[in-house]
Amino acid sequence: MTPAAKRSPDHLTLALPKGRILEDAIALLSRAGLPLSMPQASRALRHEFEGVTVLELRNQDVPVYVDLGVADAGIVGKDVLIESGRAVYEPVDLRFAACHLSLIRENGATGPIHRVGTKYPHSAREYLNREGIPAEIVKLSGNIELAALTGLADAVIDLVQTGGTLMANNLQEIDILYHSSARLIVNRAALKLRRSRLRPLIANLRELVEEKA
Ligand SMILES: Nc1ncnc2c1ncn2[C@@H]1O[C@H](COP(=O)(O)OP(=O)(O)OP(=O)(O)O)[C@@H](O)[C@H]1O
Ligand SMILES: O=P(O)(O)OC[C@H]1O[C@H](OP(=O)(O)OP(=O)(O)O)[C@H](O)[C@@H]1O
Repeated sequence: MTPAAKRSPDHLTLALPKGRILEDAIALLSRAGLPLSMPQASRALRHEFEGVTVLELRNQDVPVYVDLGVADAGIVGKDVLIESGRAVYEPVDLRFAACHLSLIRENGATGPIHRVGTKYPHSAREYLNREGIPAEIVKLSGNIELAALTGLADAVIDLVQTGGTLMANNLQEIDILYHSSARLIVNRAALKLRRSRLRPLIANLRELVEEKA
């Protein structure tokens, strides 16, 4: 039996990432009718609400929990979803956490790109192959732009939103790989099993994001 099948069809388990997405995700899901509130600062990782359990995860783990059916649905950035390669159902673009994944170099850098630093090795590989750039990829975990500033890499592939980080560090955006925003993702088996909970949630979220557009 899959993990999803063991739980009551009336109960929803949601995978949400801690970090910048959590607060907006909880607010939007509440407006869509779920009885959620922001988890209190504590070491608890699983939060129980009426008919809903929230699992608080790292971004990269949200598609894994949803794809494997431990969570019925989740919210995650499109960037993380693409990078995960997980073929989960993605019914709603929630439109917040908008940013783009870009190729970035120091201002004025023109030499060949031999090495690229990034938190997104799969997206980077796909892009570099497509562009015919035979560069080595170095997987990093944070403050990616430092790799270009220190000479660890000739370029980095990282997220840009306001451009403030680029400005503050004398960097320029060379190319955009893709645009990203937060998405609702749903486990395909759960969509059937928990239709009565998930269908209204999807419809309400669609309505809310359309309202704002
Ligand atoms: N500057 C930004 N502006 C808007 N959205 C962003 C920005 N940076 C990241 N995002 C989006 O928000 C998501 C979560 O970002 P967050 O900064 O919380 O992750 P993180 O702390 O880097 O991830 P982790 O530590 O789990 O690897 C990203 O996957 C992306 O979709
Ligand atoms: O264009 P901006 O508005 O400056 O936003 C872009 C920055 O935001 C993200 O970093 P974050 O603050 O999440 O830190 P991280 O590098 O540790 O992920 C991203 O990695 C960029 O560095």
